[in-house]
Amino acid sequence: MSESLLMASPRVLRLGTRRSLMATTQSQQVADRLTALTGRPVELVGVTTFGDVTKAHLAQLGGTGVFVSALRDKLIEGEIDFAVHSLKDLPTKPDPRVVIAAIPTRDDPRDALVGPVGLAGLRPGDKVGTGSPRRVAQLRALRPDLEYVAIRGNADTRIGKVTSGELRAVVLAAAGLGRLGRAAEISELFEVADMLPAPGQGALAVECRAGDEALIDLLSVLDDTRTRAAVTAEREVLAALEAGCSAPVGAYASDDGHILNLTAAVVAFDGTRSVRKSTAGDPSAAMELGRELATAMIAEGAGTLMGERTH
Ligand SMILES: NCc1[nH]cc(CCC(=O)O)c1CC(=O)O
Repeated sequence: MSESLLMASPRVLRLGTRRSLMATTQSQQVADRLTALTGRPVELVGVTTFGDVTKAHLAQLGGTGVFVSALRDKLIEGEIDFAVHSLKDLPTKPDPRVVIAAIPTRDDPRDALVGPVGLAGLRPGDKVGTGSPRRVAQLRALRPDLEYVAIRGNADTRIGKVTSGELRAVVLAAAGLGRLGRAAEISELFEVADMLPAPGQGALAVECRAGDEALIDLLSVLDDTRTRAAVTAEREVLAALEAGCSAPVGAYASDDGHILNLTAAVVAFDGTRSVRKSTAGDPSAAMELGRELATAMIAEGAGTLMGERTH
């Protein structure tokens, strides 16, 4: 091989991203970290997804997978080399064409209230915006006297409804607010004991083509073993419950390097009843822990609570 080939600078990796501020921010963070750790240059490639252009409510679209499929299509077409997704937006059903090469260390998994006061400071009848049945159900359990309003749109749009006075407060993921530089507007962080986050909330998934071994190997430097174990358990609960992203299912796991603790809940839409269970075990058995917990929840009526299920 000639000297010039050996010396040639490595090809710039193309990181496909949705065009939203949150997506480009988290993609840029991953790009910068990969370059810092490996020396490989990375360029962001903006991709418009159906979920970004449609005005329909997400729950009517059959899930947040709409954000994911356009990026996967670009991967398969070879237009991009890898993509960064919010893990909680990834369908639990694996896509054999791609692999999750890395799950970086998770940001704050908690849900957050944005408004003038914390939850206890809100007045009966105050309007609180959230698009998530999981959040509404758990909020109703904490404050049945508030009015919950379905909203969608990016964080800017949602927070704008508080600023304009249309809503008194909105509930969003703390991680997203942090990535947008808006953490200062949080008036309350919900402890996971009071409000179980969505499975995978606060974590990212770095995805590339299955079989792209050199890139899978390169991206693995971004992986955090404990985060991967925790979110694997959380997502397995969701998968085993056969629930989608719009189901009122919360799950949170933490792995201290020795023990994985997992709690999950299915909450009735009106917040009055729930099936909530916890388990703990070896982090290497994350998937089994999640599956067993889901089975135990189904035995206690989780399927009925979710609606039509009769397992
Ligand atoms: N479904 C939209 C979405 N996907 C990921 C996040 C936040 C960041 C994260 O959870 O990683 C959000 C916004 C929100 O729930 O407030």
